[in-house]
Amino acid sequence: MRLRLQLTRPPALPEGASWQRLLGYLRPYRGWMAVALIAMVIGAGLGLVMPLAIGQIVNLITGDQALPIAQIALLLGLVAIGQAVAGLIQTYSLTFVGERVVTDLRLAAYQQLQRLDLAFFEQRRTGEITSRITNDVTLIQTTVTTNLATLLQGVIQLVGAVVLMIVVSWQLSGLALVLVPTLVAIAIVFGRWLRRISTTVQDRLADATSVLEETVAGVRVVRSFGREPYEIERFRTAIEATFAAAMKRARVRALFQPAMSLAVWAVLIGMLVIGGYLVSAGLLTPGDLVAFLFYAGMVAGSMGAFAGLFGQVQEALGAVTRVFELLDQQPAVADAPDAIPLPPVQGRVEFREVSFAYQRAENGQAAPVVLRNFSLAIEPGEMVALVGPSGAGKSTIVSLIPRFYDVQSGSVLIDGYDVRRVQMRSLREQIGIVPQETLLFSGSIRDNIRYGRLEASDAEVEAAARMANAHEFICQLPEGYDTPVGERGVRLSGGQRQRIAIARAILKDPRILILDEATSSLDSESERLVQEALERLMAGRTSIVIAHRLSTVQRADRIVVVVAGEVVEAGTHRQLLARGGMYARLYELQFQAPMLPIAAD
Ligand SMILES: Nc1ncnc2c1ncn2[C@@H]1O[C@H](COP(=O)(O)OP(=O)(O)OP(=O)(O)O)[C@@H](O)[C@H]1O
Repeated sequence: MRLRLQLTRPPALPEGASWQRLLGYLRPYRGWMAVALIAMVIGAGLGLVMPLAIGQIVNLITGDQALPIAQIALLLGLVAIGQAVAGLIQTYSLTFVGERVVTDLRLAAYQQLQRLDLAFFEQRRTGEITSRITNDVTLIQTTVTTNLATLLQGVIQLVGAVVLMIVVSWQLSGLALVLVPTLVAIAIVFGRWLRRISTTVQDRLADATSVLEETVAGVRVVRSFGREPYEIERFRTAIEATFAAAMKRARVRALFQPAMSLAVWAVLIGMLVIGGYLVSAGLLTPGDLVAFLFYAGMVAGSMGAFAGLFGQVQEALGAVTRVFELLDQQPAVADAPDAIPLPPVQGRVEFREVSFAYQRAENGQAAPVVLRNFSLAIEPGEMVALVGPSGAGKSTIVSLIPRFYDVQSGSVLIDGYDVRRVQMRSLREQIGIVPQETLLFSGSIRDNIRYGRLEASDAEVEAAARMANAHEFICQLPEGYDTPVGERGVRLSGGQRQRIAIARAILKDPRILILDEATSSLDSESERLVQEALERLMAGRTSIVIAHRLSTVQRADRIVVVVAGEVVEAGTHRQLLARGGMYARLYELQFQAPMLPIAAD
């Protein structure tokens, strides 16, 4: 939790800068803002007339000096209608501006996410990233609309009410202007205290939520270890802590409300007593006293609203900072200004003296080196199998080809072009990746295969599915190619998902293929279908396979044995066995029975 708080509340940007940038988002809608502001000023001004009119009615009843009733009624009616119309215009135009700003900010943040490099995502929790685009942006919306409106209306009301109070009765005003701010000050102190406790409640709830999220996402792990009671205990501890914090808040609240209402009554009684005296002395009409009390209420109301606003604006400031921090994040891997498009390649892949280490999340410093002076050249059309113990760096090696990360020294070359010198889009278009676990997006099977090439026709999608040995099982699904998959759709088996991934890659038709073989064995029929599909996919392309199966290494043109980020041996299956080195040992340990994974994960 502490770590997360640190990540979500980075050192604040200079406040002025954030607000100014936020105003930049309002600029396109300044016409609407002007309409809202005018409506707001009119509404608040009309609100100030109300107590005067009510005072006149009281005077009418008590027989004191008053306007004729018809005039009062007309005045009240006009004020009410005016307020209603102003309120309508204000609400509509402010909501429009608020929703527009939120939409623009969310889109900008999402576009930014698509620009950022993989390391950014690895260093943050999914919930934290989505929360910036959802919750934080909503907080900003409240500020630019509701809070801004409350503030402006409050200022108009406060100033207007104070002026009118003095006009109505300067003697009472003197008293009220001492008592009312005292009351508000007490409320502010209590409010701060409450807010601090509320933050604790939120933090405790966030702890409980993270237990919940983890165990929902990892439900299989929980079940397989039989850790349900353990997890329930973990959740109980967190949720009981939330309860304790909430009860503390309840106690403060329970104290706050009666205390405040006592204080309000005391002030009111005080003003009534003195006001009553002034009325009986003939210095004030009863209607003026009533109007005065209304104005005093308005002053207290707007001061109280400011106090509430302060907390909300603080909160929104945090949100603004977090959203702009996301928008300002520079991708560590980006196109060089003079990057050229990579022309269609033959498919020669070369690692030249590559050294690489992942960046650490906390401080941006480099973690231990994963690859040291790693050199390897793969010829066009060659199939290379990477083998080696777990953690040797195989996945890292292949992730440097599409430039998911940048090397610290040395270079990765495709047909002699350094990957850092070409446009990433043109590079990645020519590389196909079939991962161990394929993610299917929500949509139909057809959409999912078409992810490989968005403009492919239905016939091309189907042809790719046939080559990937997927056509048959797709036809057996309830709606064939239109069957929904992904989170809410049908569940596909591991082998079926792999074949969808292969179909995607076939459709993409890249020169260079990266395959991360699944470690879990499929049943032999499924295995045969996947192998056959892979062979069709690999034919004529440069393929780099993180190999876990004997059949793959036997078929490879070259096996490269990687240990601790270095090539220790390379050759064909026969050559390496004959050498009796590292590969022969690995083979003996893990490879004797066909279809066993070579590197345990
Ligand atoms: N995204 C990452 N961030 C930080 N360190 C990483 C990351 N991915 C891998 N590593 C570290 O880099 C080293 C090499 O990992 P890599 O995944 O490349 O090995 P591998 O040979 O593919 O292993 P396996 O066969 O188990 O998948 C490991 O020490 C691992 O902890």
